[in-house]
Amino acid sequence: MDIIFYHPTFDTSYWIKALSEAIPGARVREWKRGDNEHADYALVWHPPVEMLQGRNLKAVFALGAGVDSILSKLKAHPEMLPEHIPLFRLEDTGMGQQMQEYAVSQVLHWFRRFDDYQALKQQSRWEPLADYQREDFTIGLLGAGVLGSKVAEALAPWGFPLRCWSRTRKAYPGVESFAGHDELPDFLKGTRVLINLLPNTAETVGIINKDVLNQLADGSYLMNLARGIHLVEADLLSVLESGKLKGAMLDVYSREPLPVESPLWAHPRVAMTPHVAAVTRPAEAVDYIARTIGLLEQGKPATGQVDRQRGY
Ligand SMILES: NC(=O)C1=CN([C@@H]2O[C@H](COP(=O)(O)OP(=O)(O)OC[C@H]3O[C@@H](n4cnc5c(N)ncnc54)[C@H](O)[C@@H]3O)[C@@H](O)[C@H]2O)C=CC1
Ligand SMILES: O=C(O)C(=O)CO
Repeated sequence: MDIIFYHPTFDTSYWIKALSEAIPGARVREWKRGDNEHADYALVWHPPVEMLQGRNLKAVFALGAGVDSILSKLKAHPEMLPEHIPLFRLEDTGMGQQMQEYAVSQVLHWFRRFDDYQALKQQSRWEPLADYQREDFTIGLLGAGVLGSKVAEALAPWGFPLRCWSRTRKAYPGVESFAGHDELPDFLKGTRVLINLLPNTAETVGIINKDVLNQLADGSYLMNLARGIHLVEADLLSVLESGKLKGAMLDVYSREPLPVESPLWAHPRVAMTPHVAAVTRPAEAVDYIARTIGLLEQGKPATGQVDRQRGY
């Protein structure tokens, strides 16, 4: 079995060694321009068109959870990957735990008013504040798939009311489920912390806008862990200014790296990380890919296949 690998920044030699060890009989090679030799599987991130085009592959694996960039490339170059060749993405593979760490630590930071105490410290003010109550701290997850459900699972023991919004209804224990466009207003009403874990699709672009943010509880918070394109950054700034929104924690941006002139950098109530909420963990990813290739080789069903029409 021949496997080609392309990632613009990963340590390719690590991946080639780990994949060769994990998949018995596999010949794994780094794909380089001009390589038109036979391949059964391709493992990719931001692949050049010529890497995939015209190959009779059994499957392609995206080396991340979000497939928006490869799907938009496929839209522009449909010849790159015919519809009958399945595209898989990474499901969790260690990203769930990273999202849990990120979300739980930030929710607790806001709940214990560390943002307010930090602001008071800047003014050398000793001022105990009223506690927030759990029942007033409803957490709403936009997107309740692999990562959203892991975040809900990690927040559950902390006793906050939990709800999620997704395309189809979910039955996660202790999580109130809202589904579809019609139920979005009810989901937003009373949500104090909005955590975004939606995929980037035609339906979700710009979904976190003024209209949505203004439907949240007063003094609410936003955590954007999915994609920058979900959030209208100018709307975020105006809703922060109005006082409706108390703070935001952003991991992803409309442009990455975020340009130095962005007003987000200097905003005192916007905290930021540089798209690191959850990164691909090589060992877990290799394990998942090896297992999935094993299933495909046996003609068995495997999870993680992207629905190209749905867009995620
Ligand atoms: N910031 C970071 O470091 C990372 C960000 N991500 C982002 O997180 C996203 C989510 O990942 P997973 O949980 O693995 O995806 P998933 O496909 O398992 O879950 C997606 C969820 O969104 C819901 N959804 C999709 N379209 C919808 C719509 N139009 N209306 C309502 N709900 C809708 C689905 O029903 C599902 O619950 C990825 O697509 C990626 O963009 C992923 C990994 C790291
Ligand atoms: O896997 C993804 O989609 C990511 O955003 C990784 O950072």
